[in-house]
Amino acid sequence: RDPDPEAAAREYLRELDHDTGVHLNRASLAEWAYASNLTEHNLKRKLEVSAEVAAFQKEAWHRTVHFPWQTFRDPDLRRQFRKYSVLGSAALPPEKFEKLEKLTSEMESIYSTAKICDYFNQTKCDLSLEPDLVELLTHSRDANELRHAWVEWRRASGEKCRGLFERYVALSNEAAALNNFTDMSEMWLEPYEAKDFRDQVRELWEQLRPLYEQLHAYVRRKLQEQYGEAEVSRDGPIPAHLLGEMWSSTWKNVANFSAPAVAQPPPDVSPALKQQGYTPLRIFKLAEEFFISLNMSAMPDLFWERSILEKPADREITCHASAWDFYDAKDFRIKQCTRVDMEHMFTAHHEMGHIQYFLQYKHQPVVYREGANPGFHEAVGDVMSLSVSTPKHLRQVGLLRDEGPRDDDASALNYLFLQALQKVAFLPYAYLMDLWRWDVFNGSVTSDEYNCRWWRLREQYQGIEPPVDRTEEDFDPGAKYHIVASVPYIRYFVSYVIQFQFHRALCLEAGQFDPNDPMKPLYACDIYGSTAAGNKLKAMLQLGSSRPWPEALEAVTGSRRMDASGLLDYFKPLYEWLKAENARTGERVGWGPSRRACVS
Ligand SMILES: C=C(C[SeH])C(=O)N1CCC[C@H]1C(=O)O
Ligand SMILES: [Zn+2]
Repeated sequence: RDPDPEAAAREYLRELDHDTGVHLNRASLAEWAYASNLTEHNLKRKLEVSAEVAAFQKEAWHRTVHFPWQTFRDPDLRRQFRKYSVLGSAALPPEKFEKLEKLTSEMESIYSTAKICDYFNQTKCDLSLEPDLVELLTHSRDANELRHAWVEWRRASGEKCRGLFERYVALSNEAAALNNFTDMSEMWLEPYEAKDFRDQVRELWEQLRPLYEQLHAYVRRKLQEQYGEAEVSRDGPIPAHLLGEMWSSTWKNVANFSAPAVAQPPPDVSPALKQQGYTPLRIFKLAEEFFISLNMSAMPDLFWERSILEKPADREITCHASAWDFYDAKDFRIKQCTRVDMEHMFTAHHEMGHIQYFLQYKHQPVVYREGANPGFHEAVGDVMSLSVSTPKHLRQVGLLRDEGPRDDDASALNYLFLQALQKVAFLPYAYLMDLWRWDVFNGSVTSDEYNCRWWRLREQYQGIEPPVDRTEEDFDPGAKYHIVASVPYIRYFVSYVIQFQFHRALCLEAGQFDPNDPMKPLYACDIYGSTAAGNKLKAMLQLGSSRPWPEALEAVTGSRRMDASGLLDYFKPLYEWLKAENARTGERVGWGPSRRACVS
């Protein structure tokens, strides 16, 4: 019998995977050192290490592509070779590779260190995004102060990155071409392994749009009541600065004056967290406890030793929350400038969801240590939060007092409304973030129309408008972390759809949801303590990206397709209520053209 012709390839791959792990470990450590201390020295070090790793990857790539891997019989061997056959930006000549790294590092540094002046005290100019502007957008009800923060943040961040971003686009497309992609948008879509992926996403949005439009119409009326007709028109787009968040991507901060049942404001445990002396560490311990209750992994000791859970006072860091795999199957960390509030309690669960995924697939070859697709990685923590955020669970952990007789329907409606302000409001934003970038990469949007194209999409999909006129001097997309840090965003749209498919499947598994039992609605389900649910999710997480994502989806939900029915089932009671309420008040569902201009 001839020796297995693929044995040599298998041995080569084992060695390559080991060496790749060693290099990725070094790159992650250098990236962490810079992201957690934004100095010139640490940037230089990071660039040196990533240049070395790129040189290793390019050299290995030349050997990898010499194998006739497309003809291999072993499908798993083929899959690993196929993944290693995409070199990425390391395909650029070294000086261009370094230039690209410098561009994203510089944009990220501008964003992370940007400061603006206080509206009421123009000599106080040390307001940073985290926590100052986040808290201002959360609490202020002064339309002028909100407009000031909105405009000044964009002047201090996005506007300064426009030139850098243009060069980043050109170099990114050069890298994509060297990988035989038409442009970077195609390379970004590679992990979804579906030629019709953009169509799949568009169809999902079409199914979800009616729910979004009902929510938008209702919230617009509530904002008009709060701020008056001068600020908010009756049937036009919603002004972006009034939605309680810098990017108008999640609207939970308008809940306390717009909830359906005003008698009982929707659950906000921020005061309780502070009163009960929660620290960032204790918030993460609470998150860990939820995973352990599902028979999933506790955080390793190293996690608690090396994570950064609070914003340091003595140095500049990238505060945008992130979870890190150091590819040695031992070192996993979170970096988060944690605020002791409800939003960051859920962000802690979100980030710990990434760590849980790292832990569950750490035995896989390095090449498979990623989500089944990037949307899966963003969904894990949010699935936990769908249970943790229920009033029942918040009462169980002592964060919500049992305020005596509760009108269950009213409190249920308020809870669903609060959830919709986060999950439904977010969908068009997540979609347009990459609709805009795909068009920038494929050249259908040129730099002379970056900003006005952005606002056309914001109006078309989200029904929002800027608080002041815009021009092509501005670069508003650059006011968002993922744009300047080159982090794709369609992963979050995918996550917000599949997390409800996962939630529904796990709630059935946990016996917490029964479609035929009105006493067990999906939105009230809490899978806490269900090892059956935990084991089912774990089995999928352990796959990493070793199997095509429809198979991973099927392992938990029984379906191989993303579909909006999980989310639509969850919000059905609210959707019915919104339709009736908007009909009662005669709202125009949808919006007319913006009165704001964008001058190119
Ligand atoms: C928390 C993270 C780190 Se992966 C994040 O960027 N998220 C989580 C939800 C959407 C998106 C954002 O903040 O824009
Ligand atoms: Zn995430």
